[in-house]
Amino acid sequence: MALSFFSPTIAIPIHRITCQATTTLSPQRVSSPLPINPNPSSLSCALNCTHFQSCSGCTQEYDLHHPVVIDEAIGFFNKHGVKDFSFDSCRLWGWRCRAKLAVRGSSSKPLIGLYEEGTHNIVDIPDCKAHHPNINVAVELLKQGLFLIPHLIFLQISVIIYVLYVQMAVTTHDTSLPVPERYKNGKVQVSLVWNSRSENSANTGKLNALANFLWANGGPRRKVHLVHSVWANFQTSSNNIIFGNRWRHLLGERDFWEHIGGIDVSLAPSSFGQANTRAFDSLLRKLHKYVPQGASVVDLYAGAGVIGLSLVFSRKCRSVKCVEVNKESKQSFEKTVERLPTNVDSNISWHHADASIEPTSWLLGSDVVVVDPPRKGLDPSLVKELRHISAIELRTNSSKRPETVKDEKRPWILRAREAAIQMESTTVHEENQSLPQTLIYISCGWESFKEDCLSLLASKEWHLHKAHGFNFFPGTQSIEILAVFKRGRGASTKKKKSGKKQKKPH
Ligand SMILES: C[S@@+](CC[C@H](N)C(=O)[O-])C[C@H]1O[C@@H](n2cnc3c(N)ncnc32)[C@H](O)[C@@H]1O
Repeated sequence: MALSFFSPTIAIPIHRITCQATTTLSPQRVSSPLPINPNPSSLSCALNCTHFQSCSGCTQEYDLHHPVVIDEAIGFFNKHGVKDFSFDSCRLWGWRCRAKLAVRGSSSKPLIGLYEEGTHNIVDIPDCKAHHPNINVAVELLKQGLFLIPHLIFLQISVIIYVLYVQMAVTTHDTSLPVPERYKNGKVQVSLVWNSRSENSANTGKLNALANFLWANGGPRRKVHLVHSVWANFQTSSNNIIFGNRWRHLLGERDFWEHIGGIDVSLAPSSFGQANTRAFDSLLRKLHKYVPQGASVVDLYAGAGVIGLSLVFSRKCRSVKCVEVNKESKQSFEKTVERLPTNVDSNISWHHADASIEPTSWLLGSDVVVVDPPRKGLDPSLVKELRHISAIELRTNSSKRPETVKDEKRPWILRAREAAIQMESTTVHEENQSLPQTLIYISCGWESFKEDCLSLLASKEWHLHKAHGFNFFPGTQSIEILAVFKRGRGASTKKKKSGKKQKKPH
């Protein structure tokens, strides 16, 4: 690879999306997965990536618009009463707006990419087709910086290594540009994971030199402004956890804004952010339709509260409660709230808490519960409560206002209250002690979703009302599911039951 010293080429490739479509699939239209001899239509939706097979990121080379798992999903939902499952194939290339990459190799030959499956070898992926094109340009720029400032990465095991990982996140929300220009001109927030305790460590000079290089060659003074900001994360642990607890903003804009689900959203580098910004926006717009106007919503596994706050705006929710275990997301939530339109009149709160501990305390008082758990699925204690929701409802209705509200002593509830952010509505609403009638499940883990879904259906407390798939990760085995459950057994189960009853007199 050619490395120039002071004037890196920052060309921004423009990708034409030729295979973007929203399709409604029926079981009759199931097509065969992964063709051995791909036909022309498969080729038009092919990955065409030079890193395929050596890189562990993508596993499907053809038919990116049709992930293999979709066929199974259609059959699954059809069997459980959803005949109109839809699948949005979304953007097929250049979709990844957030990437965490390992940095290894040597200063003269840096490698920035993913681990080879089952090893600690890094595969360099300069031409990744999944990345937003500007992530690849920023990776190239970083390599030039590493080349210029020696000993930042290791040559041999014995040499100290400073840069461990890099997170590249793209914001595509630049209001100074016309809307069609914004995506391809996305700017990159670069977070360097630095192998030292803090910014006071001895090697800070090198960190600053690298940050200054990125800013001087990718910042606002360049013809193409590529770098949004540079951050440092300090991580000295040698386990596989990428980020340490300490973050420092070094250069550029501190706040990172994106426009998702109809609102401006702030996302700090330490907070969870969806990798596929555009697909997430499509999912949210679909999700909004399943929430009644003025509803009370609890958003569990909420991150920075993007789902809940977008509902505050689009569905004029009476109240939205967000519950999240990562305290780093709190600040982003607060900033997003500050930018909500001034006419929003809702009780809004964010709680630093573990949704698996006493989940009923979060469900109480909401019409709709939204869950968006990590890949491993819902916590067993939450599934258990959802499976017994009628019994809990009976108990709640028969008892008066619980004493615990007055005299709370449970330490985890007190901690969650202390760390909470609360914005009160100007309208006084009667206290609501109801439990949700609608459960909206967003899943990035198909296997865990099936398990949770079957468990909920088996309880007869919930039935599947609608389901949609989104191509959040083209080229992989994963899809994102938006499933809407309603309380009770549902029309299809009831029909079968009434059919049996009619036969009884014979
Ligand atoms: C898939 S992310 C979804 C975040 C958010 N809904 C969004 O779309 O930006 C899952 C989130 O759940 C959080 N989480 C994981 N386990 C949790 C738990 N037991 N209680 C609360 N939050 C949890 C993670 O920190 C992460 O932010």
